[in-house]
Amino acid sequence: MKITVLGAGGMGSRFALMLHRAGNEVTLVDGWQANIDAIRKDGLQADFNGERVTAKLPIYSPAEIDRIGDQADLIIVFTKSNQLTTMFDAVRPIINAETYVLCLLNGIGHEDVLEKYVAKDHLLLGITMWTAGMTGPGHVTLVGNGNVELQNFAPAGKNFAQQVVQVFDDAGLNATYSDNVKYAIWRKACVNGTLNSLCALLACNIGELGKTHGIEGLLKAIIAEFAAVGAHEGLQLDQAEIYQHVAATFTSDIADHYPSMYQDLVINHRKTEIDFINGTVWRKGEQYGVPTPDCQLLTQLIQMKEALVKAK
Ligand SMILES: NC(=O)C1=CN([C@@H]2O[C@H](COP(=O)(O)OP(=O)(O)OC[C@H]3O[C@@H](n4cnc5c(N)ncnc54)[C@H](OP(=O)(O)O)[C@@H]3O)[C@@H](O)[C@H]2O)C=CC1
Ligand SMILES: CC(C)(CO)C(=O)C(=O)O
Repeated sequence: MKITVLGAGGMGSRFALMLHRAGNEVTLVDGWQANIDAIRKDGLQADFNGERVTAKLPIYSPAEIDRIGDQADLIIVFTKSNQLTTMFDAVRPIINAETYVLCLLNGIGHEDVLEKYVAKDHLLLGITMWTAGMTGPGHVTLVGNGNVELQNFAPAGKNFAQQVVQVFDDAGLNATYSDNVKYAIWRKACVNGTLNSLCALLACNIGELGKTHGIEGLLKAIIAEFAAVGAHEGLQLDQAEIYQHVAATFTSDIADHYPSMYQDLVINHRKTEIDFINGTVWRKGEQYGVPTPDCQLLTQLIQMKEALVKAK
């Protein structure tokens, strides 16, 4: 399949590399000049489960978009949530009536932005539990296992969504077709609304968070807020199952992972995705008259820390 990946950060690089190794034709688009320069010079370099891997992939900045030749069958978006609009404004020329767009970003509500650029029946949504971290321009560390769940946003996209599942599966990405991607997105948001915000604030990895005193009660309280707000949007989140899903990460092969929000806030002093996770639940809770004190506090603490580190 001909695939363009928007955002050659940790996750974009993981998917690009695995899809390239499986024989797909992959092109990257990224806005970080040092990253572009490094990938053009030495290829995309990965520490891939302990093995040093290099992939020579074409990469363009959003300003160079008219240099990309044939249109892709599939565009996978892996920018940060707050970069979506800027990226899609820039890449409009490579989206035509045939192009499908798949969004696997963490966070709730990205379809509201994407619908402005892509027809509903060419939009695919999903989640991933794969992990990644950038160790420098053009260099990523990829360890552990993960999965992908995805679904077409409108019924007409189903055949293509199933083809993408097959292509991802062939690349070892462990993909499944979801019958209810909205549920999957909220379930994943519960993972990020607990692990990402807490690990970023406590400056620890997932395994270390799991060993902290009182963590079980706190996770359950946060998940209960997601469930109470989700209920106003027609979702019946299974809180016990979601708690087990989150707690299972504490002793899984992603236990050593520092969540992406930690990477943003603590390492890179970049703005986090809090507004799209706990912040969205707080905002929607106010709208529906549902109290969300934990999500509010976590959002405010992350925002305060962003200001203290002058996050950009
Ligand atoms: N990392 C993870 O383990 C996981 C992440 N996700 C989700 O995937 C999406 C993408 O996240 P992720 O791959 O972690 O994002 P990254 O921070 O690794 O990369 C995203 C973009 O940020 C910019 N960037 C990254 N690092 C720097 C830097 N040091 N200096 C300047 N610019 C930089 C680049 O674009 P630009 O220059 O245009 O800003 C890059 O394309 C997010 O929604 C995230 O929540 C989901 C599952 C796991
Ligand atoms: C891997 C995981 C689930 C950790 O919270 C994630 O989504 C992230 O790092 O953003």
